[in-house]
Amino acid sequence: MATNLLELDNLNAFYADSHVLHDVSLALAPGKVLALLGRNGAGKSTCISAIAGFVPPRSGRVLLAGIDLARSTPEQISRAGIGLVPQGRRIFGSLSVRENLLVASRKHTPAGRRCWTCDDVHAMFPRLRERQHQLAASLSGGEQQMLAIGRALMTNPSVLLMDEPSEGLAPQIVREVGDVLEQLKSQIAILLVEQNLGLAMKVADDVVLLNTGRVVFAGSNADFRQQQAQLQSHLGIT
Ligand SMILES: Nc1ncnc2c1ncn2[C@@H]1O[C@H](COP(=O)(O)OP(=O)(O)OP(=O)(O)O)[C@@H](O)[C@H]1O
Repeated sequence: MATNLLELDNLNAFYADSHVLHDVSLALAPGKVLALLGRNGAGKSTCISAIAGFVPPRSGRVLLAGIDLARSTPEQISRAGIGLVPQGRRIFGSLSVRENLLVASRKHTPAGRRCWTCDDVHAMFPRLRERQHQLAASLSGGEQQMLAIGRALMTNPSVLLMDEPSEGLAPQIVREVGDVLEQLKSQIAILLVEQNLGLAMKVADDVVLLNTGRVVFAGSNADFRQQQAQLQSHLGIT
């Protein structure tokens, strides 16, 4: 069995006194996509924020290749190899497409991690090459999503956290996002939060289902499909 690249070990996270993640554990192996599912408010985005260091966990471990990052800053976590594609894209609208990529670019990356250039991102997303001198704000929603993914890749991650990449996109663009995830997964491990169950199940190798901040299912894509009828009440998605 492949060694896990990212592991959450009994993670607990709070907003002030509000206990949102309860002993969340999960494991993501290299070259795999893990879909993190659950209804609105289940704690998926909090989980992503806890891994990325924006909501520091109060207890538990966030292990990247065996090193605990639970008490590291977002900058340290990014440099360690965890890239983030945030919910709502959060691209810099007043910068050009190319500038959005360059601000994320890393000069020094440890051996063993792929170093992404603008050309590499353009090869994956040819429309970003065509629009590289346009302001990012002028891109369509789908193009902005591609830019958000490209910007995260420019940090040379070994793990990509993606928070609802299909949100607000037309079905054709959602399919394109799915194709991109299929291409990326051979090179990188992906933790995917997704409300679009069709997309999640198309690309995911494994599934973790949260309900009120607790893991209620963890298993393979096939096991999830088999138990989906019983798990439906935890999903709240189509
Ligand atoms: N900044 C915050 N301050 C206080 N409570 C928050 C904050 N952000 C989220 N919460 C609460 O934490 C819980 C988990 O929210 P979270 O956004 O992680 O869920 P989610 O599964 O990502 O939901 P969605 O699919 O709607 O994005 C919810 O009860 C939410 O109201």
